[in-house]
Amino acid sequence: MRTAAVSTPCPSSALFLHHLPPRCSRDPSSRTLLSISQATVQDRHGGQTRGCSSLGRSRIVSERIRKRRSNNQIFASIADISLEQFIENPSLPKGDMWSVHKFGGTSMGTSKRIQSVADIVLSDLTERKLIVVSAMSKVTDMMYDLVNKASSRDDSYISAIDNVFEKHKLTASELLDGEDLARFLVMPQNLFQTLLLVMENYGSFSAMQHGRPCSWMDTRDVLIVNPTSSNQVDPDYTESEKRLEKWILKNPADIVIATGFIASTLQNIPTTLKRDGSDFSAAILSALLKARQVTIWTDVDGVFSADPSKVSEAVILRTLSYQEAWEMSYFGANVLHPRTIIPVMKHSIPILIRNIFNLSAPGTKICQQPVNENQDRKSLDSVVKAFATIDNLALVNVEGTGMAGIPGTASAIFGTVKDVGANVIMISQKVKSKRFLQPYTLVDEVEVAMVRVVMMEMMAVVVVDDYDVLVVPSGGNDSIGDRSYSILKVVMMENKVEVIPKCSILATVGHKMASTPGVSATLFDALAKANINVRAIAQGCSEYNITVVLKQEDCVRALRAVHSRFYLSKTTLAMGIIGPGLIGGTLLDQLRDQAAALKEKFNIDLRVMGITGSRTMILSDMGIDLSRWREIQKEKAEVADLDKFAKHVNENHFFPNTVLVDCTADTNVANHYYDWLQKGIHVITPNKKANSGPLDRYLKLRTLQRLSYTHYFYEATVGAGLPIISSLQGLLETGDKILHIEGIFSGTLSYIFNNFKGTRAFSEVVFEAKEAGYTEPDPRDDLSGTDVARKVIILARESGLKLELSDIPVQSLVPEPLRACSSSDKYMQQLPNFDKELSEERDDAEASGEVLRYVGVVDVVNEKGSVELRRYKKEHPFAQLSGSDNIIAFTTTRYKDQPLIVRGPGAGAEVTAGGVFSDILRLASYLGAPS
Ligand SMILES: NC(=O)C1=CN([C@@H]2O[C@H](COP(=O)(O)OP(=O)(O)OC[C@H]3O[C@@H](n4cnc5c(N)ncnc54)[C@H](O)[C@@H]3O)[C@@H](O)[C@H]2O)C=CC1
Ligand SMILES: N[C@@H](CC=O)C(=O)O
Ligand code: NA
Repeated sequence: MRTAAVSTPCPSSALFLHHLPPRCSRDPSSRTLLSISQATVQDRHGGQTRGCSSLGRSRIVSERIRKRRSNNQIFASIADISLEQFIENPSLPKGDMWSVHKFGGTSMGTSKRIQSVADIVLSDLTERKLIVVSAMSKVTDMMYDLVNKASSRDDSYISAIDNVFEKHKLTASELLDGEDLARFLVMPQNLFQTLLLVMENYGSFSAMQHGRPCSWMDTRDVLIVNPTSSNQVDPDYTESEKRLEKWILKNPADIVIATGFIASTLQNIPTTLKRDGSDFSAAILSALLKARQVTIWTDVDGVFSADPSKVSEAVILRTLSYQEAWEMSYFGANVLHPRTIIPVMKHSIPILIRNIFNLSAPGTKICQQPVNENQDRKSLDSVVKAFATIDNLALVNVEGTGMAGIPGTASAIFGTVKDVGANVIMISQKVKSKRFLQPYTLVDEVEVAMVRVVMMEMMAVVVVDDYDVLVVPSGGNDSIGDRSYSILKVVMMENKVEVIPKCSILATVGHKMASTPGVSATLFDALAKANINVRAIAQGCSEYNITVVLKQEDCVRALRAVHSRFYLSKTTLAMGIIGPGLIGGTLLDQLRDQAAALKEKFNIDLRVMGITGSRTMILSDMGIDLSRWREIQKEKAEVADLDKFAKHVNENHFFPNTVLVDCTADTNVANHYYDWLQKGIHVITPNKKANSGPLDRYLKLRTLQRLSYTHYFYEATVGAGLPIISSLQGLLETGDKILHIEGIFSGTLSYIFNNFKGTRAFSEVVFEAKEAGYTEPDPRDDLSGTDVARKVIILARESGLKLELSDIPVQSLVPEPLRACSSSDKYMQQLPNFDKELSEERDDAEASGEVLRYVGVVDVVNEKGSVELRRYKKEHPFAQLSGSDNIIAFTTTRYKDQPLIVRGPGAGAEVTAGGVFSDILRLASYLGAPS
């Protein structure tokens, strides 16, 4: 593999030319021409540096190049066909159509990559190709650096030139050998002679190139541009077309290698197309040739639906319309420079973005009418294509009565913004009433920050009191620059100015958005559900985008929320599990077993980002491997810290929605719910402590839950997985009135009395219930009736009663002497000593054909509740239970004669964890998952 690379050291500060001449394959008979050429002419000091006009020199060089090239001219079979004929004559073989390919610096980074480019170019010779190439990667920066050095008379530019030369020499030695390399290496370190030699090489390599004619195009000969006021250039298409046609007539070839980035003015003064100009070169040349297609070869598989460094699930888009690509670029996505799209769009030439390192990827096609790649998906995700963000913005809000009806307000605002050199990215104006006008102006904060330097504390908080302006400096320094004051005054007049720094824009792009109902509703719903506050909104005039302004700290989360909602139709949920005991552990195992099916069937992506017990915790950035969570807990646990845990799960991940699942019985954990909900973290729990705790705290929590978009679900607090809470809520929400709730609410006590028969001892059955996992962490909570009382309170409050736990009279089954027991173990040990009392009561009931049942009652009509041991006839439904069954009877205005009864196992690991899991899925569906 051989390629020559030539750098052209320049004694003048102003002229730089960088050339990579042809690559020759190992087989000298099948040499390929690939040149990389880039020239920049910059002369900040009137063109005169060290005694020679750089512009003059370049013109001389150009002349010499032309002469040399025409000597070596190789004419192809199509020599006599003009450009117009190529384009217009349909009888010409398809192979006479041009396709344009642009290879960037990364593709030219090493000799190996240059070889790959050659292979790609030669892999398909069915059509004519114009290959636009950039400088080798980093060379443009090296060039800029040495130009800057030279123009500031810093002699180190000479060694900088050497570096450029060395870089190319090294590449050449890897690609060339024999005579070619020798010729390259002896090239004198003189720009002009070097260039001539390079040109000679081009000619000779062209001749040998696969039997296909190949020419090298110095685009300064054909691309003519006019400078614009904004330090950009506008292509002169008429003149360029004339010159290109002439050029092609003189240089007929199937493959043309063209320099990216450079052009000339109408006066033949070399210039550049500015940064990223090689893409622009390819676009202009495609338009001039009316090419079939232009391919931009790069190092990614195509255009992503969102920045993949922020959204791990971003996908490559198969197609984009020109408008979509333009909007994406405008809003900061690294797609193409917007100006690249304009020339090709005019002629409907598709742009293909492809990965030179992954030829199997089809890439992204940017074209007029994108084929509908989502035909099988009827949802909004095909309407919304992609998302882009811009950070470091300041939202300047100007508001006041003085603006209405007074001409020139907007002009004063924009004039001021222009004066400070800030770039306006978005504006929005709202007429509040006839007398109020409220334009928002979003400016680039980086630029404003620069202004701040000039204007001192301009960016501090601005407080307005009637007509007076008070600037409160942000940095503690209260000096106000005169200029800042006067500029502010211009804007202020009678208006109020507020600067909100650290903002970001999130743009949602899609060309069918304007014609599809529900897009903005879905967008804002996704943002609301991720608890994101929107500061300002604008819809692009093109209707291809909806733009929202948010706090910068919310931006990534917002991006993930909308991306997952629209594009992937996937509901992603970051979870933190607190208390991996019996229920928490079982839940983790159920999640492990069900996660894949949820993802596949329902598009729900659940990730456990942390698990914390009371002493240790484990955290993960992308989700804990649930097949090994117990081992990981042993190996990698750190000291538990609930605040750190909540922060990690909520902030340090790629998911927009967070839920904390409290599987403890701890009051302290429950006391955090309010704070979590306020932060937008959803809470799910089987822990009864919050809902049965102090009434004022409970009411505050439920009010917050109702007012916010955050959810708080607690189905498993009563009857474990049985639908008790949801049934009650359903009755109430549909207008039914609850009169009475009565039931066996304790799985433990149900089990005990279902099995406390014949001669069995009470303590023995209690032990079994504990072993079966029905009891509370401390079984005394069950036997004291407290657990049932909590459930009664939860249902009473749900029914609208304002009761405290202490309002419920409770009959305890804990023998008086054991109530002060220091631990549950001691209690269990001593329990057999007190079996006698309950055995007698049971025997007495049995003798009357009755059974003992521990029952809770909510008397809604009389606003009270009770918990007690009652006797029921053996035929009564409460006497028919088995295992840990709960039974709950709702008597309501609709279910008056026959109560609504829910019955089934009301305790135990699987059913309780299942109830918690089902709340998690309910949350996912509230967040947008398909139901
Ligand atoms: N077991 C059952 O059948 C049912 C249980 N529940 C409720 O489920 C919750 C859990 O019960 P179980 O799993 O049976 O209890 P458990 O005792 O097996 O598990 C509780 C876990 O929470 C941990 N923990 C305690 N305080 C903590 C803290 N501050 N931070 C982090 N972790 C802490 C403990 O170390 C333990 O691992 C309780 O609130 C219970 O009332 C609800 C319905 C049925
Ligand atoms: N210990 C409780 C568990 C459910 O809340 C019970 O026995 O019902
Ligand atoms: Na339940």
